[in-house]
Amino acid sequence: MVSRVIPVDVFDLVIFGGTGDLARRKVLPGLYRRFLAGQMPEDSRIIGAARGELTDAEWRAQVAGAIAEFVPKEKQDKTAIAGFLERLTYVPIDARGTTGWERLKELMRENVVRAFYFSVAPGLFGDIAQRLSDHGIADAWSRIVVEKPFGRDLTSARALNEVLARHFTEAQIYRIDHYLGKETVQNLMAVRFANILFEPLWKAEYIDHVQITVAETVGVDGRGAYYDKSGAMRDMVQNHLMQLLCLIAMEPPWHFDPDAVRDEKLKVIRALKPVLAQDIVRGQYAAGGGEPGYAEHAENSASRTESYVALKVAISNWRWQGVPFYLRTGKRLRARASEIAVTFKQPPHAIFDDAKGWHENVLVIRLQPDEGMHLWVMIKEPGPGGMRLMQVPLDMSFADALAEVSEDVPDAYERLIMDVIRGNQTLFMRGDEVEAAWAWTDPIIEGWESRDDRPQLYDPGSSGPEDALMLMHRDGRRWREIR
Ligand SMILES: NC(=O)C1=CN([C@@H]2O[C@H](COP(=O)(O)OP(=O)(O)OC[C@H]3O[C@@H](n4cnc5c(N)ncnc54)[C@H](OP(=O)(O)O)[C@@H]3O)[C@@H](O)[C@H]2O)C=CC1
Ligand SMILES: O=C1O[C@H](COP(=O)(O)O)[C@@H](O)[C@H](O)[C@H]1O
Repeated sequence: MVSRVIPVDVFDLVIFGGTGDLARRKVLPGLYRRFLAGQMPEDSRIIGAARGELTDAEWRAQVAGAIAEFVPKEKQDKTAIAGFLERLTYVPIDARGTTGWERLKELMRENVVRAFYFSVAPGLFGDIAQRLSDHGIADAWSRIVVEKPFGRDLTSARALNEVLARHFTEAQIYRIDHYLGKETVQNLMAVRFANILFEPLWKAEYIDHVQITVAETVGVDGRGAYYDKSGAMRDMVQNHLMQLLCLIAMEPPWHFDPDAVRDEKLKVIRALKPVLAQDIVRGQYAAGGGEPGYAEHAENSASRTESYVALKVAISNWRWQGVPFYLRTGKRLRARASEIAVTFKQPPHAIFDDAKGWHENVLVIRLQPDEGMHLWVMIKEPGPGGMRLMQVPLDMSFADALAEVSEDVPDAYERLIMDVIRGNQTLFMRGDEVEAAWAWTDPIIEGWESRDDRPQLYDPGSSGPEDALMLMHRDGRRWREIR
């Protein structure tokens, strides 16, 4: 077994919203797992900050509860948990008031990395940035981590970028998109840019179309208030699906370096054509299987917010001329399955008579749940049956490689937080990228609003609305099964 943990510098990480849902479910359990893996240097500290008047002991007890709930049992090591909890300090603080800021300042140490994680409602991002600056807490060593949603349209995203830029340089701002922290997403870049095999075929001449699917089985239970003002387009497409699209479509960056990668992603976003109304399908899950429908979850019976969206997207550049990218995402679907499927064109001339047995080559990049890559190729059906064709997958799943590594693969949040500490922005969105993504998304949403568009109802546990099937059928193509 090999340990591949890369050491990081000593750090102070302040989590604004340290008692909130995201901190409890993802950030703190993730940090514990990094501690367990030996990646948190001695003397590093985690400081929780929220309005609640808690003592250190009370916050530690809450964090212990979060670890018990959200870390797999086999990773719950009593000694390690005790050691981790000792690193935690809590400061009652009001992002909009004066409470707590002087105490936070006193706690800050010189010459260690300072990271401030804004795990609070987006309306507080500007207040926190302002107060960090006013109290002289943020110095050149400091970084801020900004959660999603980064605005709800171009205007608000611009305003937020401006507020943050008053106090921090772009090199200090880490805008999280947790999809970029997923293992397979990074593997996608390795497969594309560390092999000669794919690049010559990676263009309109050889690729028929690309499908990007992020299907969820969960509904919006408990998050209805946020989600109803957002919908799948803002919640998933503008950020996560857009990032996946960029990584598939971008030109090779000159180096695996934050700005080189982000420059190439930005070019893709700017090259996206406006989407026509007939190329978009919106859906909303109905009640079914004893579960309430979207409208009940959102506590808004008249809601027109989409919990599903499918669209056909085109990129206006040489490489992708005429290649459709079909994107879909939705809640309460048949299975939790996220994947990118790149379907190649037919060979120019068929020499085998078995036309029925023939299928296109497809590269499937599977993000979750069973991450890996499969390249579907044609072979001869084994046996004496003559020259019959069959499709088989070349399996590039990572299970074997992972078994060689002694510790678990960090989840997206763990990896991204450690990247913040290392000062590596490659997997974070730059301000201009986010704005360009909104500039493309805004007209789509404005179109729905101006037409008072109603999403089509779909059955929970299904593959989404009927019209989404038509989106591909009319082009003579089919969605891959969600499984
Ligand atoms: N939860 C999730 O799964 C995800 C969340 N996000 C984003 O993460 C952020 C946090 O979300 P989530 O954890 O769900 O939110 P919660 O409402 O669960 O938590 C909010 C946190 O902020 C604190 N807080 C609220 N007001 C103030 C204030 N004035 N000053 C200081 N602290 C304050 C709260 O504590 P107190 O009330 O005691 O002050 C609490 O700790 C949001 O931007 C959200 O969009 C992104 C992706 C997923
Ligand atoms: O950002 C979000 O992502 C989750 C899906 O993330 P995953 O890692 O579980 O695929 C989604 O449920 C949520 O609505 C959205 O805000």
